[in-house]
Amino acid sequence: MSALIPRPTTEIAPGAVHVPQWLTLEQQRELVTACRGWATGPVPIRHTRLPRGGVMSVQTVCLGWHWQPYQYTRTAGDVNGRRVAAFPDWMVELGRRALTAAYADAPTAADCTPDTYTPDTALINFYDGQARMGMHQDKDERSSAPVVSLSIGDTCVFRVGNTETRTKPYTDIELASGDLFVLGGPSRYVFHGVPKVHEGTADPATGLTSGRLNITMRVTGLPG
Ligand SMILES: O=C(O)CCC(=O)C(=O)O
Ligand SMILES: [Fe+2]
Repeated sequence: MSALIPRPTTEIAPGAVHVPQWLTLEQQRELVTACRGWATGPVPIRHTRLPRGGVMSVQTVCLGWHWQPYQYTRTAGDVNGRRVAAFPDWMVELGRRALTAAYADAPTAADCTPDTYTPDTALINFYDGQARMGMHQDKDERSSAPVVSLSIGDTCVFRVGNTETRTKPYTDIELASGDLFVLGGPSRYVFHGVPKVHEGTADPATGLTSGRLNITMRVTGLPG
């Protein structure tokens, strides 16, 4: 996806907003560096185990709270038992700026205003060229505050569906490096997924020479 052709902010569905090229290259580089650090520990990045015995094709490391289907805990009982890294204050600020950007031109009831949005967990997903994410709802949180998603590296196909079924109707868009996507308001619980990563489309200047990094910030709604 050429960075020379600007893509406009688009509300894909009420509360589901795509802000292309929201992160600067410098911010993407800083996030890649931070994520590399978190990937090594205290809880190393791994393929999340699924209840039926399989593993997810993406690799995930969490901040603030550790996610596994279908719960958030402070410690990673399915990895090494250690407490996950703290959710940094600067990421709360980034989340607030993201909501301001996403909802500025498309005000939608999003169950929260940008200046009070306080995400307390992030799932950092790494996709190699073969990784995918099936259609799912983000519903392990006890809060309906928006989910803020940042993408770095390879471009992917992001499928935004409906709240009723994991099948059609859905809209496929491309998420490229630096793009922001927010799922909030009436779209907070839509099924969504990543059916394809376009391998080799990343700009190595982000520091990520292959694959795709996605960071989703969420409000767990769990007590401190
Ligand atoms: O990789 C993405 O863009 C989406 C990730 C996602 O849906 C999730 O982590 O729940
Ligand atoms: Fe999700």
